[in-house]
Amino acid sequence: MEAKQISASKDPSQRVRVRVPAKVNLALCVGSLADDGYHPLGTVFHALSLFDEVIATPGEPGTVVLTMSGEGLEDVPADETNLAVRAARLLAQRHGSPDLGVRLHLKKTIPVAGGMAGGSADAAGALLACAMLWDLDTIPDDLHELAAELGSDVPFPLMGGNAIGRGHGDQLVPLLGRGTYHWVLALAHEGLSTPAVFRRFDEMAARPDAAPASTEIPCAVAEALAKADPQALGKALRNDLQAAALDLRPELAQILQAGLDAGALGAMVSGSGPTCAFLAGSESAAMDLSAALAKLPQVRATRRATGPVPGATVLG
Ligand SMILES: C[C@@](CO)(OP(=O)(O)O)[C@H](O)COP(=O)(O)OP(=O)(O)OC[C@H]1O[C@@H](n2ccc(N)nc2=O)[C@H](O)[C@@H]1O
Ligand SMILES: Nc1ncnc2c1ncn2[C@@H]1O[C@H](COP(=O)(O)OP(=O)(O)O)[C@@H](O)[C@H]1O
Repeated sequence: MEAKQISASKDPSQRVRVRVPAKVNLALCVGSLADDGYHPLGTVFHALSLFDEVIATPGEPGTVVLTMSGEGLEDVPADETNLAVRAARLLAQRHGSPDLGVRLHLKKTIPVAGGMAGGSADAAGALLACAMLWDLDTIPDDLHELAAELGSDVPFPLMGGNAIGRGHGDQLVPLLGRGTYHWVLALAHEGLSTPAVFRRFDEMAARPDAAPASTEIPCAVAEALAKADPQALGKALRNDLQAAALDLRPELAQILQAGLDAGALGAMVSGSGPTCAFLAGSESAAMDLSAALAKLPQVRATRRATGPVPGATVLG
């Protein structure tokens, strides 16, 4: 696309605030490692009411200055490798001009390295916030394309709701569903690296007794969403990365079992982990479940959330 001439405002009172959701994968079906170094996926994304905020204000030309607040920041890079900074740079380069500048503030609530796509949410939020701040001529497809370049999980937080993801998880189709679901998240003391979990998945898939890897999404998840049936959804949850995450972190199995014993309709590791996600039958069941899980020594903290919620949204 031709670069547009932009004279972005330097008025620091001008600011754009974007709220971006976390995700869980209701189904995460993982194929065999492909030549591009990625695993093909068939997944059902579900956006949760656990949000990061991205606040963009005008910056000096050509600069992206990042500040952050929230928990877990010691594990988040504050330099040019931060996904939100990379997103702002990529957007300026492809759809703006090198003169554009921005100050980005991330208010982080989504657990870092927790399998809930917090960094991806920040990148998605930065794309939308900067496109608005710089008044760029971008359409949603442009942002989606840049999002997929930044990471497999970055396009979904732009869309939100429920969606089927194929390819690396970046080829999205919205999935119609009914009902609001109550979730409890059990956060771990330490994050897990996504590439490390995929590597362990490969090692386990190479064992002679391993089931063949497949990206076929079982119908049960879409059927449960169509019927707004939390019981059926709880039974249908599936995560092919779970065995690898449990192999790396055996204590997660105890957390999952404790949640089921405390009445969860379903339990799974979220994405590549280590956050454990539990489906509850109602808001009050979620409160009870959260209280029970919070007592476990393996659990750093719990969060309650509902889903599905909309994707990246400009506030006020
Ligand atoms: C597993 C999932 C499920 O939604 O989420 P998380 O648990 O990380 O949130 C995603 O596929 C994670 O997406 P994301 O965290 O954006 O990963 P990327 O930055 O694209 O990839 C990081 C690395 O993970 C591995 N990777 C990622 C995606 C994929 N389909 N196959 C892979 O093998 C590759 O080694 C890649 O270099
Ligand atoms: N804005 C960001 N927020 C969180 N992590 C980030 C960010 N930018 C880069 N990262 C890196 O991405 C890694 C994965 O973090 P995150 O997206 O929170 O988890 P996950 O990939 O498990 O869903 C972190 O360990 C961190 O090094």
